[in-house]
Amino acid sequence: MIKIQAQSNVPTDFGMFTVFAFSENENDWNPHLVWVAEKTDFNEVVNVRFHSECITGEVFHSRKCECGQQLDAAMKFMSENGGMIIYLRQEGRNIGIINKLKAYALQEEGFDTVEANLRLGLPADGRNFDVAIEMLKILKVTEVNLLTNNPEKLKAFYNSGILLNKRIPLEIESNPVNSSYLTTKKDYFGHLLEKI
Ligand SMILES: Nc1nc2c(ncn2[C@@H]2O[C@H](COP(=O)(O)OP(=O)(O)OP(=O)(O)O)[C@@H](O)[C@H]2O)c(=O)[nH]1
Ligand SMILES: [Zn+2]
Repeated sequence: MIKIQAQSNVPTDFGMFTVFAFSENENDWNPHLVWVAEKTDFNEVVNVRFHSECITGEVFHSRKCECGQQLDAAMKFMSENGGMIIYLRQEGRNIGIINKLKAYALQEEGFDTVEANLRLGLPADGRNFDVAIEMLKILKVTEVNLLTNNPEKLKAFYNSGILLNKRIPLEIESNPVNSSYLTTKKDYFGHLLEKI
């Protein structure tokens, strides 16, 4: 059973957040994190972002994806409007950084983001969002607006016991490097992208 192992306030460039670390045991070095903005009112509909880890995009500013820009935009949105980011340790759509780099190497040979995973014998997307729903329940969130373009994240709320009020798009302008990656997300995964 997942539970809160620690919590603390952290001042950021986007204002003060309270951070909760969730895992089954306290020796887990990669717990899921929840970043709750100062303004958040748990009695209202809560703005929520489920964000899957991407060390290349978020820390090292890779241009292959838009994860870093989405995370920054989500932090800004939460600090202005209240809400929380559920930061899930699902690097590489849950195949891990080693496999993601192997997939990137295949992408250099011309395979797209889906084909590369499949060639490695891995699922195109190995995530599910049940753990994020569990974390919302532990935090006693009952109704959310979800910041995402991914219809699979919306599906996680069906029969979950948590109400989904609406989706809030989180679309970033493409760049020449990531435009084919975004096109694959739209065409293969059905992401709700308007700008490409
Ligand atoms: N396997 C693999 N994972 C990738 C690749 N590019 C980004 N990722 C991972 O994809 C995850 C983000 O998922 P996305 O499909 O980009 O977007 P999403 O989070 O499902 O959707 P949004 O909520 O709209 O952002 C992160 O864990 C990234 O590390 C890739 O080419 N291959
Ligand atoms: Zn990324």
